[in-house]
Amino acid sequence: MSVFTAVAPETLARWLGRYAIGRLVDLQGISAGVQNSNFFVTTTLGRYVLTLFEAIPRAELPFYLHLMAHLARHGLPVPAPIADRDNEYLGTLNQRPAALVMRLSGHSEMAPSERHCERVGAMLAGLHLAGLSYGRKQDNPRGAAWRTVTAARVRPFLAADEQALLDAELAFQAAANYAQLPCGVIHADLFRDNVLWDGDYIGGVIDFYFAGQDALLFDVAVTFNDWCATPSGELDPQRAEAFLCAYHAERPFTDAERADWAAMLRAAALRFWLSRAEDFHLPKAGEMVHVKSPAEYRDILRLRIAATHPLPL
Ligand SMILES: Nc1ncnc2c1ncn2[C@@H]1O[C@H](COP(=O)(O)OP(=O)(O)O)[C@@H](O)[C@H]1O
Ligand SMILES: N[C@@H](CCOP(=O)(O)O)C(=O)O
Repeated sequence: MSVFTAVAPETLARWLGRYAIGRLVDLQGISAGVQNSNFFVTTTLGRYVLTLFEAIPRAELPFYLHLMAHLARHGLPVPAPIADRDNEYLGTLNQRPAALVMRLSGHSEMAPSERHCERVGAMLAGLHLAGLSYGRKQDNPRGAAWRTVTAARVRPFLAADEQALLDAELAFQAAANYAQLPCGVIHADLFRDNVLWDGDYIGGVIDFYFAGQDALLFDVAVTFNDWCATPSGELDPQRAEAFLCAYHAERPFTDAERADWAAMLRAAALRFWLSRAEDFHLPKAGEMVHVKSPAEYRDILRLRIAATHPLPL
């Protein structure tokens, strides 16, 4: 359940007076997502999504909202944020930072085909190319520093074999040198539930609240580990090839990226093992969070250590 902070229709109806999007018709809490409180808002003029930010510091929010506006301006199916009558994207509702964005059409596809993976690969490359001209900079909030801190927090809750896996992987990642990789703005969480399909087309790419500056290859690895895996975490060779070739056709991989691919798949798997383990073992007080399985990403890490699928030449 992702409504941590309730919003009464009368309160929202008054708050919407700050905008030029008509009067409130309907308000529905959204029972998906793990971070923020989200609502579908229908007004006399359109359909929107209201987000109350529960944990992200206010000062970091303009980066995400302006990024969404930038990508939408570049023709990508990203929800454009709505400016209020003072021309601001970010407001305050019920003591929380709050923003409205356009509601996009479509539904998540949780059993993707080769064709879906091909489109997602091309879309991710499009996001990376459009992001190169985005002027604001903010680090990936789940980068190397976060990994070290989070690993120390969750380690005591792990079984002995998991601790050994974690220690070995942290040492492996600490020794890796990713300095030669092309960097830019990455989505960093482009999982199946963050892409909305409108028939065969991507109608929406949502949830930019883990975005930041990092190696583009990290984003490729995060997306690949989710979209190209079977339910047991192994790679599906057809979907893997379709995804990577479609990305490569838009933004060709460099030799440095080819050299670091296997290590980056492991870094991406480690990131989600850690965040899920933290949500599982150290849930934040008062939150009614839908916790995703840490074991799934622990196993994906083990599988990526054992085998991978090469980047196209
Ligand atoms: N702009 C949007 N258009 C349509 N649906 C959206 C939009 N933003 C969010 N949603 C819906 O809300 C759900 C939760 O959003 P998400 O951003 O994943 O939440 P959280 O930030 O809490 O992780 C999504 O799975 C999707 O169904
Ligand atoms: N995609 C992450 C969790 C982030 O949740 P989201 O609902 O904000 O996408 C995972 O699978 O662990």
